[in-house]
Order: sequence, then C-alpha cells, then structure tokens
Amino acid sequence: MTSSLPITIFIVEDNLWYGELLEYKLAQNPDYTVRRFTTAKDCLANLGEQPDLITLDYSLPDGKGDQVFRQIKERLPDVAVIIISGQEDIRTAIGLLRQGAYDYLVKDEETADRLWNAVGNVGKQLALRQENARLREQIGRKYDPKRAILGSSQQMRHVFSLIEKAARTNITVSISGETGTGKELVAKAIHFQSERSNHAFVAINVAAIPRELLESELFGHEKGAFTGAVNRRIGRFEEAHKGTLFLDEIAELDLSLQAKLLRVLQEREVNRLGGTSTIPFDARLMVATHRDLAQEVQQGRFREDLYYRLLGLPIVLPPLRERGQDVLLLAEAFLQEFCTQNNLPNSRLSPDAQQLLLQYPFPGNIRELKAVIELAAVLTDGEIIQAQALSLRRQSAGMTVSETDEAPQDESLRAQTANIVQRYLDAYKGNILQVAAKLQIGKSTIYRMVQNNEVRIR
Ligand SMILES: Nc1ncnc2c1ncn2[C@@H]1O[C@H](COP(=O)(O)OP(=O)(O)OP(=O)(O)O)[C@@H](O)[C@H]1O
Repeated sequence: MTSSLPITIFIVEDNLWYGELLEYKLAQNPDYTVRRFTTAKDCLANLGEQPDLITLDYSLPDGKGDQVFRQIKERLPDVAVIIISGQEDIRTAIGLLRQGAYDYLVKDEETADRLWNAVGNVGKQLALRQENARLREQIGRKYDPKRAILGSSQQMRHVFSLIEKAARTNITVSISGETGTGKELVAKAIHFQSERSNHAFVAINVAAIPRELLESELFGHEKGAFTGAVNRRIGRFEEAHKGTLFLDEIAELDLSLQAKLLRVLQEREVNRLGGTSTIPFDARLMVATHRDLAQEVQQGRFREDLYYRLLGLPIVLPPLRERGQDVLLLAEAFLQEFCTQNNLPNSRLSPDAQQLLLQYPFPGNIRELKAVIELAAVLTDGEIIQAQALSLRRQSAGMTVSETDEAPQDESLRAQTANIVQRYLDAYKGNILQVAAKLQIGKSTIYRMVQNNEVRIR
C-alpha cells in the first residue's frame, strides 16, 4: 500500500524507543516525510512546516494530550491528528474524536500496523481533497465570466460589471432574456465567482417538470407523504444548502407554488411534503425567465409580493442580434472550439458568411448560433465556411423577431429546432445518440420529434 501523495508526518512521542519504532514503520513509504519530536513544545514550535498528519502521545511530559490537541487544531484546523494513548480510556477517546481527532490508538504490539493503515487512509483523503480543490478550480475557471462568457459589445460589458457586483454579494439575482441568451451561464458564472462556490449550484427548470411532481422536487417529501412516496426524498432547496439555487423559467410556476415559494423565502425554512420538522434554507437564490415578469404581474399571473422578493439585482441579457460584432466573435470561437474537439482542420468564415450572420435575427440566440456553426463545420469540406453552409431559416433573414409575440416565437423556434436536428441527423447518418450529444439535448427529445414526424431518419 503506497500513497501517491507526499505526506509530512510529525510523530510526537517522549518514549524514544517507541517513537523510533513508529518512525521506522512509517519511513517504509518513500512518500512520507517523518519528523520526530519528544515534547509538545517542540511540536508546536514547528507547526509552521504545515504537517499533514500528527501522531500525538496523550501523556507528554510538558502537556496533557487534549490541551496540546486543541492548540494544534487552533493553528492547523485541517491537520489530521491521531492520538496514541498508553491505556484505553473510552471517555477521553470519544471526547477527542468529537473535537475532531482523526483516530485514537492504544499502545500495544499492533499499534504500528494500525497506524500504518490510518496514515494510508489519511493519504487517500488528502488526495481526494486535492482532487476536489483542483476540480473546483477548473470549474471556477470554466465559468470565469471573462473566459466563458464571450462578448465585447457595450451591452455585454455592462452585463459583466453586474455579474461582478452580484458575485461579491449575496443578493437575489433575476436574469431575463430570450431563450439561448446565456441566462444559465450567467447564473453559473456568478455562483462560481462567489464565496458560495465551494457548495452546490442546483439548477431546476420549473417549466420542464410536471406540476404534480414539481412540489416534491422543490421541497422534498417524507416516506409515505403520498401514494408512490416509498422513500424520503431531499428537495432541491435542501440540496442547495449553502450554495445557489437557480430556478429557471420562474414565470411558469403556478400560483399555489408561488405562494409556497414566498413562504419559504419569508421564513427561510422548508418543510418536506408530509413532514413536520422545518429545515433551515440558506442558499442564494437566482431566477430566470424569458418573459416580462412585470407584465405577468400586471396580468395577474404572477404574485406581486413574490415579484418584489425575487427581483433583487435584475440582469437583462440582450438578444444576440443587438450585440453587434459579438456575433462574429462568438462564431469564430465556437468554430475553433468545435474543430479542435473533433480534429477538423481549423476553418474560417468567408466574408459572405460573416455578412449573413450579422444580418440574421437569431431567434434562438447563442444556442442557435452555436448549432449553426457546428453544423456548417461538419458540412464544409474545405477550410472556408461559405454562406450556403449556414443553415439559417430562409424566411427569417432580414426580419426582426417580436419579443412580445410569444406564440409565433415559440412556434418558429420549434420549426427551427426541428430544422437543426434534421440537418444533424442527416450529417450523422441518423445516429440519434451522437446528435443528442452534439446538440446537448436529450435523446428522448429527438425520439419524440421522430414520433411526431417533425424530423425523419433518412
Ligand atoms: N456570451 C456567451 N459566450 C459563450 N457561450 C455562450 C454565451 N451565452 C450563451 N452561451 C452558450 O449558449 C448556450 C445557451 O446558453 P444558456 O443555456 O445559458 O441560455 P439560456 O438563456 O439559459 O437558455 P434557455 O432560455 O433556453 O434556458 C450554452 O451552450 C452556453 O454555453
């Protein structure tokens, strides 16, 4: 058993012979750097070396084990401390373990072996912790607004400044913008730049879950709360504890759930369905919608009191057609990314293709642009992407999309989605799994479209 991580271990033991025995055992692993001290004073004086683990003799000549333990933990809260005691004293052991000691070993002929195992486990935990920190940093970098959210238009520069402000505080954030403008991306960027970034980012699309299931999805339920509730289930509010809860398509929440949400926000407490105890709610809330919430309030579809609770810091994402040259910046970035990921030669957009992109209104916004560019890269043989390779809906070139006219927009989006899916299906020879992965949509969505004759496998 060897650990892949180098670990620094302090052995604090006044019995020279016993200390040497432990050192001899642990030194068998070349990844362990072992330092030995015979007094508490020496150990405390060297804590600046930031050991990962300390084995501490409970009765040292210059200090009682529990006091020394506390002094160590005050200075190095994360260090693993294994207490080694001359006699079994369950009460002391329990007390120390409760205060955060890693283990309590009694001195006997097997101590060195048990210590060896315990140190191995500490090594594994350290490796996991480092891996976690690395992944967190990676995710943080991925959602760093300066890298992940592309754009240099004035509108987007304003959005970046709001993201920074939101990340510095705990304020509720309400993000609005047409579909595909990057609402979820902005929410993630705020979360991963905020001090809650070490905790969960929990996203739920209110419109995507049937009403009967939504309540338990949000608030959880106890076993037996309703027919079919065979187990206790933790709701999304609880899952987001200390992190961020992102409620997408908030305008679609029905009035009775709006009332429940309001109560949770006022009382900062959640009740699982069928439960009697209350669970504190401590998460930053972000909401998003493609609708005009103020208008929803005026028309009696959204509670006014909830609206004011949720408004917080409003961030309005402009549609892509209002971001000027950003469309080309985004197109080039998506093209490069797609070519690199798929081992395709790096392609460029012809001047005509650029012109067409600048004129097109992009009802599906950045999501549509990304799909259009990726498909063009697949369909193009040379290194220059011509205007003809861009699968834009012919009838929309040059037209503007009305933001208030919901139904036609939804309708045209459907047709446009089908159009894109169809082209991908053709390009990938009807391989639904591949198309679903490329377009980042569920394969069931594609199956449904096939069933409804919206697309065909040719
Ligand atoms: N400024 C941007 N730079 C780079 N990629 C972006 C940008 N804005 C959005 N995207 C990408 O576009 C896609 C759609 O973004 P996102 O899902 O955040 O939009 P949305 O507004 O939440 O959509 P919907 O309203 O459908 O939920 C994602 O792949 C996202 O990474």
